[in-house]
Amino acid sequence: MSDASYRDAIFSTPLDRVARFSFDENVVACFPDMIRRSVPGYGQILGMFGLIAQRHLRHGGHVYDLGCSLGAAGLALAGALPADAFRYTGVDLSPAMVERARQTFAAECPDHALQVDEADIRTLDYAPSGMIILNFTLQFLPPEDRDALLAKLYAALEPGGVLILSEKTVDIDERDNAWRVERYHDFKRANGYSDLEISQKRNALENVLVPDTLETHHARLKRAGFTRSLTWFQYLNFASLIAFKEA
Ligand SMILES: Nc1ncnc2c1ncn2[C@@H]1O[C@H](C[S@+](CC[C@H]([NH3+])C(=O)[O-])CC(=O)[O-])[C@@H](O)[C@H]1O
Ligand SMILES: O=C(O)C(=O)Cc1ccccc1
Repeated sequence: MSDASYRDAIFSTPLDRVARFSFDENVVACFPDMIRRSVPGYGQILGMFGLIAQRHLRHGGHVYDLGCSLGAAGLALAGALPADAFRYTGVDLSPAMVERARQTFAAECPDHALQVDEADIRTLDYAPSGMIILNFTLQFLPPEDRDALLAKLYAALEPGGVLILSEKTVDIDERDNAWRVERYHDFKRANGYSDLEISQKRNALENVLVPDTLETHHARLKRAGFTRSLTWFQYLNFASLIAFKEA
């Protein structure tokens, strides 16, 4: 497969029937462009991972990046921390993503031993870890599978460990929700997406990306065992939370 990166034009032509969104080869080829133009705050969130690891991960501690896609979080950590400061396992279910992530790590940071596994994060056997990242991944799991995964991750985290959960969100209040969604569509338009692309992608994500409210996320983290969680980043209908396992 080519390692070229393209501009996202997946939904740019009219489609009779818009297929469900999937992380296939076509999406992989334009994924860096797609996620940067579609996720408000994506770069700022990644930029904090190294700083959070410096504060919360012991030297040589382990990091899981679940639904790692092309390994952006691994690259961010490798750019911020020396090779012996952390061990990293990225996990993704999409073979096309895993292949590209491995290629990227080999080319961009050969001195860091960054591992990528092709697996379903719902059924993986987790080793003890100090920092677990779910950067825009939980939203793609069926809602009924989310509690069980978080309980597994809480069990895998070492005392003093942290879970980072970034998600697209919805508001309970209809008017607040509509305002955020409309301004999000303005954000996408300002980033070069047409009305057709915005509406066709919205249809493709229906029942594929199922967002929760921030309140649901915090309540779920509590049910999983976390006594403390906070929203550390929010930009329109996108947010990132951190949850702490007591030391
Ligand atoms: N059950 C599953 N098991 C493993 N992987 C899965 C599963 N379901 C979905 N995925 C994977 O989760 C990823 C979600 S993208 C994450 C961005 C990345 N974190 C980033 O920091 O760039 C988010 C987005 O595109 O908005 C895809 O690569 C899926 O294959
Ligand atoms: O583009 C959207 O509408 C989103 O919600 C963000 C997104 C980004 C990349 C893949 C799927 C969804």
